[in-house]
Amino acid sequence: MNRLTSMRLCARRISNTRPLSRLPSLHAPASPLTHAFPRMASTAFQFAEGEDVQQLTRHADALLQQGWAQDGDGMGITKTFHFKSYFKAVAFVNMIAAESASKKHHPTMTVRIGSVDVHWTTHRPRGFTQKDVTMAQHCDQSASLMGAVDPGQGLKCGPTV
Ligand SMILES: C[C@H](O)[C@H](O)[C@H]1CNC2=NC(N)=NC(=O)C2=N1
Repeated sequence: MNRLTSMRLCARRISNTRPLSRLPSLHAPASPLTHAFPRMASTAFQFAEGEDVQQLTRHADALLQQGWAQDGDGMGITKTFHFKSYFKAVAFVNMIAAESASKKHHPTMTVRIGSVDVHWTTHRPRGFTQKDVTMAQHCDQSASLMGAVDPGQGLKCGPTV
């Protein structure tokens, strides 16, 4: 086969190739899995019955901007606060405890040497409520009063390198 024939054959092969936009794989309907799980739970709050969803969504969005994160099942909200000392971490916990007692709404808290994990959810009615938002806002104010620091700046305890 001479060079010219070979080039013609090659050109014909290229022109016979379907354009990329017509390739079935690119136009196939989305996988059934995509439809089965259109949204993971983490993208939607599970508001408790009777809540003003529009107002609560606005407040929740503001909290997400402040470092709060939705919990795994969307029923609540969580944040870790960092402190330079264990004393400050415990003082922060006590400030939250006092407000919790007064408002009759209680968090789950995990205290470490220089940080506190806080989780808010409402047990009855079950779900995320304005009470959780109000208490989360109180946590932010208390943390600021206690001189909370950025995550990397908190006191840590562990093996030194
Ligand atoms: C009777 C009492 O006020 C209730 O059991 C309160 C106590 N603390 C609470 N705390 C939280 N996080 N959710 C509640 O639904 C709740 N209920």
